[in-house]
Amino acid sequence: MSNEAASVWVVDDDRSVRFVLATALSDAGYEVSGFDSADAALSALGSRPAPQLLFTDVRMPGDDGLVLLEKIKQAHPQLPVVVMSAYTDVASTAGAFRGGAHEFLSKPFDLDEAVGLAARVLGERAEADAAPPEVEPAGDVLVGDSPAMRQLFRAIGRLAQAPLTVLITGETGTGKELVARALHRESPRARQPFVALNTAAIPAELLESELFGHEAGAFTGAARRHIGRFEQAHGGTLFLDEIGDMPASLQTRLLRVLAEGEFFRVGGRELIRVDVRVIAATHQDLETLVGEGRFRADLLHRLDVVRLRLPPLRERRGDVPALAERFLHEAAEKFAAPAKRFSKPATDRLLAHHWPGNVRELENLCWRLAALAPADTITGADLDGMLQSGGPASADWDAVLKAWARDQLAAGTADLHAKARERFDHALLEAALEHTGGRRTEAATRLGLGRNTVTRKLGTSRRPRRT
Ligand SMILES: Nc1ncnc2c1ncn2[C@@H]1O[C@H](COP(=O)(O)OP(=O)(O)OP(=O)(O)O)[C@@H](O)[C@H]1O
Repeated sequence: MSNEAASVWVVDDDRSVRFVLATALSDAGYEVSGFDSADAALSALGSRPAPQLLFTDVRMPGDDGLVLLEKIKQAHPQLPVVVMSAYTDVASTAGAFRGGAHEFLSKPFDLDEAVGLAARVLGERAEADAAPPEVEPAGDVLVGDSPAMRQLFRAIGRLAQAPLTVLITGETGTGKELVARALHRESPRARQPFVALNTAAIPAELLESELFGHEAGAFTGAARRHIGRFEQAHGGTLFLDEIGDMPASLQTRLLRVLAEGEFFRVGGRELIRVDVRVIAATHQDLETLVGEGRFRADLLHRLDVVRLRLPPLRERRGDVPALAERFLHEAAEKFAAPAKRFSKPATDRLLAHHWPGNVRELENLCWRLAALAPADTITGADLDGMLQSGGPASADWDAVLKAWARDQLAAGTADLHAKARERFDHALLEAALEHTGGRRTEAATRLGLGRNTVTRKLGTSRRPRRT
């Protein structure tokens, strides 16, 4: 098609993948050759000019794609290699990047995405002289197969290589700390310390010395020298959680330390130099805090070199079953018992839930169920009263109600409407009484009910939780 069609090789033992990818790429104007094994591609490399781009699968009989990548990088360090795999966990992605992959394409992929990627890589060729990255092996596993999480894993794999400051945003419990740990574990700093500090959890007056340390006698109660988190993290990574809660005076100090890489301990005269990669996290909207004058704009810019957004769990509900299964397995291991499983109706309820507490809420729920659910299969009824609601979450209560109704219908429950009403009244009353500190008259007023009605309902709503 074009005068000087770039040559692209596709290595995959799966004929159909090879065929569709090769067809899409040649339709896009590239000259494509397909190979069914690493060996076949390597021997072709010995006898033909190298291509401008190579796609390879990971799992193949004989040498796998990562071995192929390694061999190619020795002989043709400049040849960009796109690694394709259905294994999109952090370890595999980072493994590919560590081996020098130019890009990671998770399978199944969209053909347009693959062709777009080829165009981008070939377009970038001239500038693509970046040094091959090196990192340490992975540890913690981040579960997730949703598009948002796959994208995040790729970003982690890529970002881990560079000592850039990263700002991780996301609601509470979405896994921000886990991501920070993954960035550290996949980085060349992996053997150095990972030090975490939750800014919100430490009283403001202690925070400075917690961060930067203090000398003996620096203030009342400072009997001995204390080495701060910055120094503890020397050579490694410092994770500053809830950065939005940092007091103004410390923001100024932190900004200076980030700019200069050196500081004094509180009450100290010795200038301390540190090499620390800072990863900050927040569940707050820092731009809003800046607008309100509660967060320094210049500090935000310094922290926000790269931003990773962790989507709330309700935006990646497809990840719920795998996460739940993982947590039930962990709990089972801990309790030395067989892992429990969710019934279909229970899974449906989990899928319908709004997850205001995100992954942490799911994790806690699974541990409670592992301990409390009576049988190996967790039923929809086992979840009664266990799924917390709150905030905008309550908008989803009708989905939960529907799932409950389906369960009950499937279980052959009679008089469903009455039972649902009873639970409905009960929930409203409980919330109102909680809200008013147990004052019935006020609770009744708030609900728009008469006091007698409330008393009556209280009588009927004291019932066992299971219907
Ligand atoms: N993708 C995931 N795979 C497996 N476990 C996860 C995942 N995301 C979160 N978790 C688990 O959920 C819990 C909460 O995660 P984490 O502490 O990282 O959240 P966070 O966003 O830092 O929360 P906070 O803002 O409240 O500090 C942890 O126990 C973590 O191990």
